[in-house]
Amino acid sequence: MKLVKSPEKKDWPDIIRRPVMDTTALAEKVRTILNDLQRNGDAALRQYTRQFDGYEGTEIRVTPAEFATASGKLDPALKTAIRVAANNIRKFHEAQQQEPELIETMPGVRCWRAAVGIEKVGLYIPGGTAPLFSTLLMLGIPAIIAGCKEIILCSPPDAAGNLHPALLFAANEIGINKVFRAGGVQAIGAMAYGTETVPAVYKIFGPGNQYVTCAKQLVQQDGIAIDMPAGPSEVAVLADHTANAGYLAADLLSQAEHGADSQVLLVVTEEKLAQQVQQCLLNQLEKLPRRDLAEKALAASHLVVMPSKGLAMELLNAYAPEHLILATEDALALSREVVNAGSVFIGHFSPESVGDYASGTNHTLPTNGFARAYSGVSLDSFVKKITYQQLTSEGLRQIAPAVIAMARAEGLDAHANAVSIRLEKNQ
Ligand SMILES: NC(=O)c1ccc[n+]([C@@H]2O[C@H](COP(=O)([O-])OP(=O)(O)OC[C@H]3O[C@@H](n4cnc5c(N)ncnc54)[C@H](O)[C@@H]3O)[C@@H](O)[C@H]2O)c1
Ligand SMILES: N[C@H](CO)Cc1c[nH]c[nH+]1
Ligand SMILES: [Zn+2]
Repeated sequence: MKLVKSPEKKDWPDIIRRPVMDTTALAEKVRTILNDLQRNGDAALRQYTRQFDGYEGTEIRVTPAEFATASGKLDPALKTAIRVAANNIRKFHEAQQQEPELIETMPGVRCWRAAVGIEKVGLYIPGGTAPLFSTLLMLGIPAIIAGCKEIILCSPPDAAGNLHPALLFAANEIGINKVFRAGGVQAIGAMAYGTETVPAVYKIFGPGNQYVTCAKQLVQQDGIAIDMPAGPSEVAVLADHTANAGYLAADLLSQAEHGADSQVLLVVTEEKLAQQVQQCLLNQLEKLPRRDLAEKALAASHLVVMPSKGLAMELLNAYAPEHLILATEDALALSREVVNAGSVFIGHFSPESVGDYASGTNHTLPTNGFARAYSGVSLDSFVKKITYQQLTSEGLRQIAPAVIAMARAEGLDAHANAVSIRLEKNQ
């Protein structure tokens, strides 16, 4: 990590910049694959799955037999863990349900708003370098609670065409059976435009690498909704003299190991702590199977020594991290100063990994600074809020002067007539 001491504000943009690919070249490549998918459907899907995932077979949809054998391939402890996580995620998202509230804005003018599940949704579950079956719980459970009628799921297969048994087990546990062997841009294209095998959906969810994120952004131009740009993982940590250097290093590595394009940021108020964390990083890295990826991510990351917590919070809000850990003695109070972050982890016993898997909050979160304006996935992401109104004849009589006056002033007489014609009949 690059150590920076008391940076001036003019140097902050360098600290908070994410390591992104050349977006013009990326978008061109992604658009070519999407166009091919749109034109050639399953044939293109099979060709790119062969090219990028090494699967030579032709079977796109996962079969009932594959679901049936998945459970037997898993350690019982992992099945219990998946059920614990699913329960917590279900509880947290069920609590987001709201009963429609009826408001009488004027006597006889009743308005309300109700949530209706999006009919067709597509979930992308990353699987390039790690089979993220936890993401399936994070997306599938709120989709089911929301009442989405058609829920389909894509994830890249291994070279033998297999999806991880934990992914199939988790899908089966929560009741999703339309699962397709498709990854990357080709999966997003298949769900956006539909193929002979993969049905088209109205909204696509899920994190992924830069190809996936770019594809999601491009299909939006064709009218397909997306949850948000949830790209390479990131975590920012603020630590003071009460923090434990070993815990901090572990937290940083937990996100750095996602991929070479992940990024972490540590902001400390004590220089001594910065040195201790660097030593802990070296020690812990040695034992990590994904050391190479983590080292690359750390090389593009910063460790900043700040003279005050106030300035540290200003820098962190400017960074707008996907995850923010507050490892300070006054963490709860500081959390109230957070204005830009996807999800916040408060105190020394709230590692970011608990949110990734099992605390109940959603781990599909905005990256790359999008937390300035976007929220993470929630139950709301899977519903549309439809507004309703019902007027009595008395209600219409009450509201008529306002509507007629405004319509005439806008020069829209037909609008005014739609009200006045009813008043005439009622008199
Ligand atoms: N923000 C979030 O909420 C969140 C949550 C979980 C994971 N993530 C991120 O998701 C990402 C998962 O990435 P991944 O790569 O492991 O899996 P992935 O499933 O996102 O991507 C794998 C696919 O990428 C495509 N691909 C790979 N190289 C390509 C190339 N050169 N050209 C075109 N396509 C190519 C292939 O089609 C492959 O199937 C990580 O960056 C992780 O940090 C983010
Ligand atoms: N940290 C990722 C979100 O950025 C989610 C995840 C899944 N598995 C492990 N972590
Ligand atoms: Zn993670």
